[in-house]
Amino acid sequence: MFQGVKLAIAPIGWTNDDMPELGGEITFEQCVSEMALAGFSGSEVGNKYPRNTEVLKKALGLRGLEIASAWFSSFLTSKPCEETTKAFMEHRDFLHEMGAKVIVVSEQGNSIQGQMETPLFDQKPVFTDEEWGRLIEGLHLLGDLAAEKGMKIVYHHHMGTGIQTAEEINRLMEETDPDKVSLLYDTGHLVFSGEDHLQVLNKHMSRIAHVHLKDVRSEIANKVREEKMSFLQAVKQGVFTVPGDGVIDFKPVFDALEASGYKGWFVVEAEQDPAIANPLEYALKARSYIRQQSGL
Ligand SMILES: O=C1C[C@@H](O)[C@H](O)[C@@H](O)C1=O
Ligand SMILES: [Co+2]
Repeated sequence: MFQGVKLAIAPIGWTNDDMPELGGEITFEQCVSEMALAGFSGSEVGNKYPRNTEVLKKALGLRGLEIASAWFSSFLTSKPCEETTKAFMEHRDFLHEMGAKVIVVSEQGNSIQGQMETPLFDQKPVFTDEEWGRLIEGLHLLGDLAAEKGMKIVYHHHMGTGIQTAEEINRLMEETDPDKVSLLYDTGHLVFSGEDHLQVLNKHMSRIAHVHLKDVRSEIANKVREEKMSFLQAVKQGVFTVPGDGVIDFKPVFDALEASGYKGWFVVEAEQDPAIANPLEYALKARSYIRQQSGL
Protein backbone atom coordinates (compact mmCIF):
# COMPACT_ATOMS: atom_id res chain seq x y z
CA MET A 1 0.00 0.00 0.00
CA PHE A 2 1.31 3.44 -0.92
CA GLN A 3 1.57 5.79 2.05
CA GLY A 4 2.05 9.51 1.52
CA VAL A 5 1.39 9.45 -2.22
CA LYS A 6 -1.18 11.79 -3.77
CA LEU A 7 -2.65 11.66 -7.25
CA ALA A 8 -2.78 14.71 -9.55
CA ILE A 9 -3.51 15.33 -13.21
CA ALA A 10 -1.93 17.98 -15.41
CA PRO A 11 -4.11 20.51 -17.28
CA ILE A 12 -2.15 19.83 -20.49
CA GLY A 13 -4.78 17.26 -21.60
CA TRP A 14 -7.36 20.07 -21.58
CA THR A 15 -5.29 23.01 -22.88
CA ASN A 16 -1.74 22.50 -24.15
CA ASP A 17 0.98 24.83 -22.82
CA ASP A 18 3.31 24.22 -25.78
CA MET A 19 0.47 24.72 -28.34
CA PRO A 20 -2.22 26.82 -26.59
CA GLU A 21 -4.44 26.49 -29.67
CA LEU A 22 -5.06 22.86 -28.64
CA GLY A 23 -7.98 23.17 -26.24
CA GLY A 24 -8.00 26.95 -26.63
CA GLU A 25 -11.78 27.01 -26.13
CA ILE A 26 -11.75 25.01 -22.85
CA THR A 27 -12.04 27.22 -19.78
CA PHE A 28 -10.01 26.99 -16.57
CA GLU A 29 -13.21 26.22 -14.65
CA GLN A 30 -14.15 23.31 -16.93
CA CYS A 31 -10.63 21.92 -16.63
CA VAL A 32 -10.40 21.95 -12.82
CA SER A 33 -14.01 20.80 -12.35
CA GLU A 34 -13.37 17.76 -14.57
CA MET A 35 -10.13 16.93 -12.73
CA ALA A 36 -12.08 16.79 -9.46
CA LEU A 37 -14.97 14.89 -11.05
CA ALA A 38 -12.55 12.23 -12.31
CA GLY A 39 -11.26 11.67 -8.75
CA PHE A 40 -7.94 13.55 -8.64
CA SER A 41 -6.78 15.60 -5.66
CA GLY A 42 -4.16 17.78 -7.29
CA SER A 43 -2.98 19.50 -10.42
CA GLU A 44 0.01 21.26 -11.93
CA VAL A 45 -0.34 24.84 -13.16
CA GLY A 46 -1.41 25.54 -16.76
CA ASN A 47 -1.45 28.69 -18.85
CA LYS A 48 -5.09 29.50 -18.06
CA TYR A 49 -4.70 29.28 -14.27
CA PRO A 50 -5.15 32.60 -12.43
CA ARG A 51 -1.78 33.87 -11.15
CA ASN A 52 -3.41 35.59 -8.18
CA THR A 53 -2.81 33.06 -5.41
CA GLU A 54 -5.99 33.92 -3.45
CA VAL A 55 -8.19 33.54 -6.55
CA LEU A 56 -6.45 30.29 -7.49
CA LYS A 57 -6.66 28.87 -3.95
CA LYS A 58 -10.38 29.57 -3.82
CA ALA A 59 -11.08 27.94 -7.21
CA LEU A 60 -9.05 24.85 -6.29
CA GLY A 61 -10.33 24.64 -2.70
CA LEU A 62 -13.93 24.55 -3.94
CA ARG A 63 -13.02 21.40 -5.88
CA GLY A 64 -10.76 19.73 -3.32
CA LEU A 65 -7.63 20.24 -5.44
CA GLU A 66 -4.07 21.23 -4.47
CA ILE A 67 -1.14 22.41 -6.56
CA ALA A 68 1.50 19.70 -6.85
CA SER A 69 4.04 21.78 -8.79
CA ALA A 70 4.61 23.69 -12.02
CA TRP A 71 7.08 23.62 -14.89
CA PHE A 72 10.02 26.06 -15.01
CA SER A 73 12.23 26.51 -18.11
CA SER A 74 15.87 27.27 -17.23
CA PHE A 75 18.32 28.71 -19.78
CA LEU A 76 21.52 28.07 -17.84
CA THR A 77 23.48 26.89 -20.90
CA SER A 78 22.38 29.67 -23.25
CA LYS A 79 21.72 32.89 -21.29
CA PRO A 80 23.27 34.74 -18.33
CA CYS A 81 22.55 32.82 -15.11
CA GLU A 82 20.88 35.88 -13.48
CA GLU A 83 18.03 35.74 -16.03
CA THR A 84 17.18 32.20 -14.91
CA THR A 85 17.59 32.86 -11.16
CA LYS A 86 15.43 36.01 -11.27
CA ALA A 87 12.57 34.23 -13.07
CA PHE A 88 13.04 31.15 -10.86
CA MET A 89 12.61 33.12 -7.62
CA GLU A 90 9.29 34.54 -8.81
CA HIS A 91 8.11 31.06 -9.81
CA ARG A 92 9.35 29.56 -6.51
CA ASP A 93 7.52 32.20 -4.44
CA PHE A 94 4.28 31.61 -6.34
CA LEU A 95 4.51 27.84 -5.84
CA HIS A 96 5.50 28.23 -2.18
CA GLU A 97 2.45 30.41 -1.58
CA MET A 98 0.33 27.69 -3.25
CA GLY A 99 1.74 25.07 -0.86
CA ALA A 100 3.81 23.07 -3.38
CA LYS A 101 6.96 21.34 -2.13
CA VAL A 102 8.75 20.67 -5.43
CA ILE A 103 9.60 22.81 -8.45
CA VAL A 104 9.86 21.18 -11.90
CA VAL A 105 12.97 22.44 -13.74
CA SER A 106 13.91 21.63 -17.35
CA GLU A 107 16.90 23.13 -19.19
CA GLN A 108 15.71 24.69 -22.45
CA GLY A 109 19.07 25.98 -23.75
CA ASN A 110 19.12 25.04 -27.48
CA SER A 111 15.99 22.92 -26.96
CA ILE A 112 14.00 21.92 -30.06
CA GLN A 113 10.94 20.95 -28.03
CA GLY A 114 8.96 24.05 -29.10
CA GLN A 115 9.97 24.02 -32.79
CA MET A 116 7.23 22.81 -35.12
CA GLU A 117 9.44 21.75 -38.03
CA THR A 118 12.64 20.40 -36.42
CA PRO A 119 13.01 16.60 -36.59
CA LEU A 120 13.03 15.32 -33.03
CA PHE A 121 15.38 12.39 -33.37
CA ASP A 122 18.01 14.10 -35.55
CA GLN A 123 18.58 17.48 -34.05
CA LYS A 124 18.29 17.38 -30.28
CA PRO A 125 21.02 19.41 -28.54
CA VAL A 126 24.07 17.63 -27.12
CA PHE A 127 25.76 19.69 -24.42
CA THR A 128 29.48 20.43 -24.56
CA ASP A 129 31.55 19.93 -21.38
CA GLU A 130 31.43 23.69 -20.89
CA GLU A 131 27.60 23.69 -21.12
CA TRP A 132 27.44 20.74 -18.72
CA GLY A 133 29.52 22.76 -16.25
CA ARG A 134 27.16 25.75 -16.47
CA LEU A 135 24.11 23.53 -16.14
CA ILE A 136 25.38 21.74 -13.03
CA GLU A 137 26.53 24.94 -11.32
CA GLY A 138 23.24 26.68 -12.17
CA LEU A 139 21.10 23.77 -10.95
CA HIS A 140 22.99 23.77 -7.64
CA LEU A 141 22.16 27.45 -7.32
CA LEU A 142 18.46 26.80 -8.06
CA GLY A 143 18.53 23.97 -5.49
CA ASP A 144 19.89 26.41 -2.87
CA LEU A 145 17.22 28.98 -3.76
CA ALA A 146 14.49 26.33 -3.47
CA ALA A 147 15.88 25.21 -0.07
CA GLU A 148 15.48 28.79 1.25
CA LYS A 149 11.74 28.07 1.19
CA GLY A 150 11.99 24.44 2.29
CA MET A 151 11.43 23.26 -1.30
CA LYS A 152 13.30 21.00 -3.78
CA ILE A 153 13.97 21.20 -7.49
CA VAL A 154 13.04 18.11 -9.50
CA TYR A 155 14.81 17.91 -12.87
CA HIS A 156 12.56 17.02 -15.85
CA HIS A 157 14.43 15.02 -18.54
CA HIS A 158 12.62 15.81 -21.80
CA MET A 159 12.54 14.89 -25.49
CA GLY A 160 14.34 17.38 -27.71
CA THR A 161 16.51 18.78 -24.92
CA GLY A 162 20.10 18.25 -23.73
CA ILE A 163 18.92 15.87 -21.00
CA GLN A 164 16.82 13.26 -22.77
CA THR A 165 18.60 9.89 -22.80
CA ALA A 166 19.42 7.50 -19.96
CA GLU A 167 23.10 8.31 -20.48
CA GLU A 168 22.43 12.04 -20.09
CA ILE A 169 20.28 11.44 -17.01
CA ASN A 170 23.07 9.27 -15.53
CA ARG A 171 25.64 12.04 -16.03
CA LEU A 172 23.28 14.66 -14.57
CA MET A 173 22.68 12.53 -11.48
CA GLU A 174 26.40 11.74 -11.07
CA GLU A 175 27.49 15.35 -11.33
CA THR A 176 24.82 16.97 -9.17
CA ASP A 177 24.56 17.03 -5.39
CA PRO A 178 21.62 14.85 -4.23
CA ASP A 179 20.87 17.42 -1.53
CA LYS A 180 20.33 20.12 -4.16
CA VAL A 181 18.96 18.35 -7.25
CA SER A 182 16.28 15.62 -7.33
CA LEU A 183 14.86 13.85 -10.37
CA LEU A 184 11.43 13.99 -11.94
CA TYR A 185 10.69 10.57 -13.46
CA ASP A 186 8.53 10.85 -16.61
CA THR A 187 7.63 7.43 -18.05
CA GLY A 188 6.42 8.83 -21.39
CA HIS A 189 9.56 10.77 -22.26
CA LEU A 190 11.81 7.78 -21.45
CA VAL A 191 9.83 5.28 -23.51
CA PHE A 192 9.42 7.71 -26.45
CA SER A 193 13.20 8.27 -26.40
CA GLY A 194 13.77 4.48 -26.55
CA GLU A 195 15.25 4.16 -23.03
CA ASP A 196 14.75 1.31 -20.57
CA HIS A 197 12.40 3.17 -18.21
CA LEU A 198 12.57 0.49 -15.49
CA GLN A 199 16.36 0.56 -15.45
CA VAL A 200 16.32 4.36 -15.05
CA LEU A 201 13.75 4.01 -12.28
CA ASN A 202 15.75 1.46 -10.32
CA LYS A 203 19.11 3.17 -10.83
CA HIS A 204 17.93 6.59 -9.66
CA MET A 205 15.15 5.63 -7.26
CA SER A 206 16.72 7.44 -4.29
CA ARG A 207 16.78 10.73 -6.29
CA ILE A 208 13.18 10.60 -7.56
CA ALA A 209 10.95 13.18 -5.86
CA HIS A 210 8.17 13.70 -8.45
CA VAL A 211 6.57 11.39 -11.03
CA HIS A 212 4.81 12.14 -14.33
CA LEU A 213 2.65 9.23 -15.51
CA LYS A 214 2.44 9.38 -19.29
CA ASP A 215 1.83 6.53 -21.73
CA VAL A 216 3.02 6.19 -25.34
CA ARG A 217 1.31 4.99 -28.51
CA SER A 218 4.20 3.03 -29.99
CA GLU A 219 2.93 3.01 -33.57
CA ILE A 220 2.94 6.82 -33.54
CA ALA A 221 6.37 6.96 -31.85
CA ASN A 222 7.73 4.78 -34.69
CA LYS A 223 6.10 6.97 -37.33
CA VAL A 224 7.64 10.09 -35.74
CA ARG A 225 11.12 8.54 -36.08
CA GLU A 226 10.57 7.27 -39.63
CA GLU A 227 8.93 10.42 -40.94
CA LYS A 228 11.30 12.77 -39.08
CA MET A 229 8.58 14.66 -37.25
CA SER A 230 9.07 17.30 -34.58
CA PHE A 231 8.07 16.97 -30.91
CA LEU A 232 5.02 19.19 -31.41
CA GLN A 233 3.92 17.25 -34.51
CA ALA A 234 4.31 14.04 -32.49
CA VAL A 235 2.05 15.39 -29.75
CA LYS A 236 -0.56 16.52 -32.30
CA GLN A 237 -0.46 13.05 -33.88
CA GLY A 238 -1.18 11.54 -30.44
CA VAL A 239 2.14 10.02 -29.39
CA PHE A 240 1.20 10.47 -25.71
CA THR A 241 -1.86 9.20 -23.89
CA VAL A 242 -2.99 8.37 -20.36
CA PRO A 243 -1.65 5.36 -18.40
CA GLY A 244 -3.49 2.24 -19.44
CA ASP A 245 -4.08 3.39 -23.02
CA GLY A 246 -0.59 2.88 -24.50
CA VAL A 247 2.30 0.47 -24.57
CA ILE A 248 3.66 0.89 -21.02
CA ASP A 249 2.89 -1.65 -18.32
CA PHE A 250 2.70 0.54 -15.21
CA LYS A 251 2.44 -2.33 -12.71
CA PRO A 252 6.24 -2.79 -12.34
CA VAL A 253 6.64 1.00 -12.13
CA PHE A 254 4.13 1.22 -9.27
CA ASP A 255 5.56 -1.87 -7.55
CA ALA A 256 9.12 -0.50 -7.58
CA LEU A 257 8.05 2.93 -6.34
CA GLU A 258 5.95 1.37 -3.58
CA ALA A 259 8.76 -0.95 -2.47
CA SER A 260 11.14 2.02 -2.30
CA GLY A 261 8.80 3.95 0.01
CA TYR A 262 8.29 6.77 -2.53
CA LYS A 263 6.38 9.73 -1.08
CA GLY A 264 5.05 12.67 -3.07
CA TRP A 265 2.87 13.18 -6.13
CA PHE A 266 1.99 11.03 -9.12
CA VAL A 267 0.85 13.37 -11.88
CA VAL A 268 -1.05 11.93 -14.85
CA GLU A 269 0.23 13.98 -17.75
CA ALA A 270 -1.01 13.06 -21.20
CA GLU A 271 -1.00 15.84 -23.71
CA GLN A 272 -3.02 15.09 -26.81
CA ASP A 273 -5.55 16.97 -28.89
CA PRO A 274 -8.66 17.42 -26.69
CA ALA A 275 -10.79 17.65 -29.85
CA ILE A 276 -9.85 14.00 -30.52
CA ALA A 277 -9.36 12.65 -26.98
CA ASN A 278 -12.08 13.97 -24.66
CA PRO A 279 -10.13 15.10 -21.56
CA LEU A 280 -12.76 13.98 -19.01
CA GLU A 281 -13.12 10.57 -20.65
CA TYR A 282 -9.32 10.07 -20.62
CA ALA A 283 -8.97 11.36 -17.05
CA LEU A 284 -11.58 8.79 -15.93
CA LYS A 285 -9.78 6.06 -17.89
CA ALA A 286 -6.46 6.94 -16.18
CA ARG A 287 -8.08 7.10 -12.72
CA SER A 288 -9.58 3.65 -13.06
CA TYR A 289 -6.37 2.06 -14.46
CA ILE A 290 -4.26 3.52 -11.63
CA ARG A 291 -6.70 2.19 -9.03
CA GLN A 292 -6.52 -1.26 -10.61
CA GLN A 293 -2.73 -1.38 -10.92
CA SER A 294 -1.58 0.41 -7.76
CA GLY A 295 -4.48 0.36 -5.31
CA LEU A 296 -4.29 4.19 -5.11
O1 LIG B 1 6.06 17.90 -18.00
C1 LIG B 1 5.81 18.28 -19.14
C2 LIG B 1 5.38 19.69 -19.40
C3 LIG B 1 5.06 20.00 -20.86
O2 LIG B 1 4.95 21.38 -21.13
C4 LIG B 1 5.94 19.20 -21.73
O3 LIG B 1 6.13 19.59 -23.04
C5 LIG B 1 5.47 17.77 -21.55
O4 LIG B 1 5.85 16.89 -22.56
C6 LIG B 1 5.92 17.32 -20.21
O5 LIG B 1 6.34 16.19 -19.98
CO1 LIG C 1 6.32 15.56 -17.89
